[in-house]
Amino acid sequence: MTEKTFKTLDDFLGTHFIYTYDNGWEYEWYAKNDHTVDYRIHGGMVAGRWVTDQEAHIVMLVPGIYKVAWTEPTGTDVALDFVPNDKKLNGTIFFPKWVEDHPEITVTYQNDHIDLMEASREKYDTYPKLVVPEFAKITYIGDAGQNNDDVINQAPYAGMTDDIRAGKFYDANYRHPNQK
Ligand SMILES: C=Cc1ccc(O)cc1
Repeated sequence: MTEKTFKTLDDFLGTHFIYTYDNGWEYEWYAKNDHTVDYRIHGGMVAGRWVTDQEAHIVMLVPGIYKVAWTEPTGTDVALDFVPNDKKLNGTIFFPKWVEDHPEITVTYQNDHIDLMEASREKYDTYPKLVVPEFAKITYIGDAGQNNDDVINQAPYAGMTDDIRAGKFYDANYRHPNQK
């Protein structure tokens, strides 16, 4: 776990986080570059889902406080406010009704199933949306560097976040053999 202090946007880009929302949902998220994010979901309604190269809007609001927002092929919208120096964030997820009704469709490596996500968002209901606004506690901060495809490169497994926190997952160069 890096103990760096976040001041600039550059301090945030390339950073890898694990956090647990107050509702118990555990997420892993990586600021890949100034317009791209990767993530893995370890606990909660869609545990097991993972995504790479999602386009996102990433800005610094004031020194050390960052806002990230994106819309997904599923129709899910996400807004995250990171306060990494206080090891916390606030996230709001806006799920279309179909994801609440059929979460299992989204529990996969989404990049291989974009067509299914887009077909499902047309086939099933959008409304009423499920809004999930939660604070989260950051349990891990790693300096992965930007555009590191090894950070999120395999499906989540039980115990993965413990392995990462214990320093057992990545090598000294923040690399991990692809096990997809
Ligand atoms: C739906 C994706 C998503 C990714 C990270 C996060 O903190 C919340 C939602």
